[in-house]
Amino acid sequence: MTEPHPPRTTSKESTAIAPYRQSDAETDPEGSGEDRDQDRARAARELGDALRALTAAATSTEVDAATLRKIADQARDLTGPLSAASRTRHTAPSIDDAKPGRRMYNPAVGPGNPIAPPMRVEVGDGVVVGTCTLGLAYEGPHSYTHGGVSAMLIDQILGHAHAALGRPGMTVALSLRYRRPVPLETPLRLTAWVPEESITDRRTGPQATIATQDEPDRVLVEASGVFVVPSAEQASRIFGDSRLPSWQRDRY
Ligand SMILES: CCCCCCCCCCCCCCCC(=O)SCCNC(=O)CCNC(=O)[C@H](O)C(C)(C)COP(=O)(O)OP(=O)(O)OC[C@H]1O[C@@H](n2cnc3c(N)ncnc32)[C@H](O)[C@@H]1OP(=O)(O)O
Repeated sequence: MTEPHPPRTTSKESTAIAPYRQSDAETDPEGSGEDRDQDRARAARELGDALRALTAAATSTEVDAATLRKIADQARDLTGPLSAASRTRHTAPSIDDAKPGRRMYNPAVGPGNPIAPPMRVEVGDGVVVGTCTLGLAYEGPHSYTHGGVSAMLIDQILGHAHAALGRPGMTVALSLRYRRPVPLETPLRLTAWVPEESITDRRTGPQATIATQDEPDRVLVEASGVFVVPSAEQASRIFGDSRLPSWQRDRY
């Protein structure tokens, strides 16, 4: 059976992806220059890292019940101070930043979100590459990645490939083929690209694969998606006119 492969270099099929580096924002939340709250962004990343370590410990521990209950009490005590100032679902995080495209709490790439691995994304010349290593918190079949987690990472990397053409869009269709199990605790490489023939005014059909970094040509998961840039009317209906900051409304 033929393995699906992304273009290795800029090719006729993929030149529409501009070689800009949207990913720096996702992976370097401190940003630079005009960042309005660099220290808070750094602190949010530190908290994300600490909670990821806690989650990793909590999903691999074999300590006794008394210890589990003691830790649960301590963890509950942490929630109060964090909730002293909160946003709602209609308000963007104050440390998100449009200019570098930073989404601090995105569940796939946001360094401040403890459920994000987080995947690092590099936008190259015609190909978008994501890297991450998944721990036991992401386990589906014993010692392998949950299929829904693979789908989330795929959706994200496909979205970056679509967005690299200029305008972020929304997934309207996603299709995955799980060829081989995706191992935990193994550096992974996700690759996405947009075939030129799949591009219309509002829509693209990006494709992606998951492989290990050691064997990038051995495809574990292959996927294709359809991404649509919502019309102004659709964006207004979905996101509203006033509750999100203008930079976020303007992204669609
Ligand atoms: C410079 C920038 C830097 C940015 C730097 C940051 C990067 C940032 C990366 C973010 C990466 C996030 C990646 C996660 C992305 C999500 O997770 S998005 C969340 C999941 N998706 C959703 O919730 C979408 C829900 N769907 C909807 O709300 C509606 O379907 C939409 C999107 C408003 C579209 O409305 P609709 O009425 O369904 O579609 P409609 O307008 O009739 O058709 C639109 C086009 O899509 C086509 N279409 C619709 N459905 C399908 C389908 N199932 N199959 C094929 N085609 C279809 C139609 O044929 C039509 O095509 P055209 O005829 O225009 O060529």
